[in-house]
Amino acid sequence: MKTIDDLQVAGKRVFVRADLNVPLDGETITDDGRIRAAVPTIAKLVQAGAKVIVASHLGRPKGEPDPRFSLAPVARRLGELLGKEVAFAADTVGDGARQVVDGLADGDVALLENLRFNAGETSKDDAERGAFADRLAALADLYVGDGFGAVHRKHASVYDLPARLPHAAGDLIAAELNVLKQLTENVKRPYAVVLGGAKVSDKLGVIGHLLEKADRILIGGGMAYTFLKAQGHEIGTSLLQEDQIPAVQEYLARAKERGVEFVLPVDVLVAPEFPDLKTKAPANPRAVSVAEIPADQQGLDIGPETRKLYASKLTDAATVFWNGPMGVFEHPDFAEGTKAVAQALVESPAFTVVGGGDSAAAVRILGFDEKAFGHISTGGGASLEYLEGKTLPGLAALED
Ligand SMILES: Nc1ncnc2c1ncn2[C@@H]1O[C@H](COP(=O)(O)OP(=O)(O)O)[C@@H](O)[C@H]1O
Ligand SMILES: O=C(OP(=O)(O)O)[C@H](O)COP(=O)(O)O
Repeated sequence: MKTIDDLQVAGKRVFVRADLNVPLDGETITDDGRIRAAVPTIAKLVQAGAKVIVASHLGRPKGEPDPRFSLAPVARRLGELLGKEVAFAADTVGDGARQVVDGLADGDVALLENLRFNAGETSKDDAERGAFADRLAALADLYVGDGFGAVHRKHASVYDLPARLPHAAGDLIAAELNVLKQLTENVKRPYAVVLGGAKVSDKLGVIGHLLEKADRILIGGGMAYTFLKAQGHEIGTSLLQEDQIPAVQEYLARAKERGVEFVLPVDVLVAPEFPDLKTKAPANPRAVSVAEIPADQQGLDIGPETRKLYASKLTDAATVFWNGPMGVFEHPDFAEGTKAVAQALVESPAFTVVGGGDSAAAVRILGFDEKAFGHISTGGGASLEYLEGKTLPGLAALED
């Protein structure tokens, strides 16, 4: 894989595919970690006299413009962090983008609007994705892939565009791979993996692989309820991936056979409704045993007994990989589970890696010092699929 140093970038239009998918509360960025992580590569290109065109997705809009997912607030924050103006293009490949790119002088930076405002970005149809990649390619001379959090996506800007332009990996991707490699070679045992979050269908699949690698798997967050249901518990209105129940039962059986310790919640915090993350109005949660989840309530965090159990399972591990918050940490009533896991990692002598946009944001928002962890990765799904040994489209596309 080439790096930026292998490219002649001075005077060239360089397209940087970053992952600036940050959590927003309206137009307020609640955690700018992914923007900060993108800065070194962009600053290096500025320094080298490139015309830098940054592009990213944000959230999951439906292939058309949606102001709730605009990258405009991100352009402002990126400008502050770089200490220079970032021209914001109000579209991705249209007149707005072309005008902004044409106006760039050497060392200038532009940010395009959300790539996912175009259906071609995420299309499963190769021709549709390719046509969008052709339009992106027309904007630039060179391509730098640096959006580690999105390298597991076979999307136009991640996979098809680098095939159309001379390309290299940015510094963030290089740094992420450097650390994650340590979890694929000679991992120190006991090796514990903690999985939670809400992207359940995306992430359940990696458990099959983790059963071959990890000594202990702890499940929390929205992921836990499909397991509890598979064990015969009623889960009320909690997040459920019904079609995955047979797969989950197979994982539980295989874990037993292989002697992998599978740890599931023994109690959870429930409430009648998903909490209001804007007003943060009290949600009046109740701690119940997993055998007693009421039919009209949903599980939104692990309970106090589970917090203690999970902490005890993490403190004597030698390596821990964690992706996915234990609860809806954005609301203070459901943040304690995520806090307890973060605290256990901070206190553990283990080599600890936290991965994922929301997991990394949670650690910082809840007030933990980033330096207390071995590594905080910008990618959740991406790091999980990397650890799984899968070929990641966005990395394969950067190979020579
Ligand atoms: N029990 C739950 N029910 C619904 N959502 C949950 C639950 N637990 C955690 N979440 C949500 O999961 C989201 C993060 O999930 P995900 O995107 O998979 O993590 P990451 O970005 O770290 O990879 C958070 O916004 C959090 O509110
Ligand atoms: O937030 C992301 O992934 P993550 O939640 O697994 O860390 C990436 O920006 C990818 O976003 P996507 O899962 O909508 O493709």
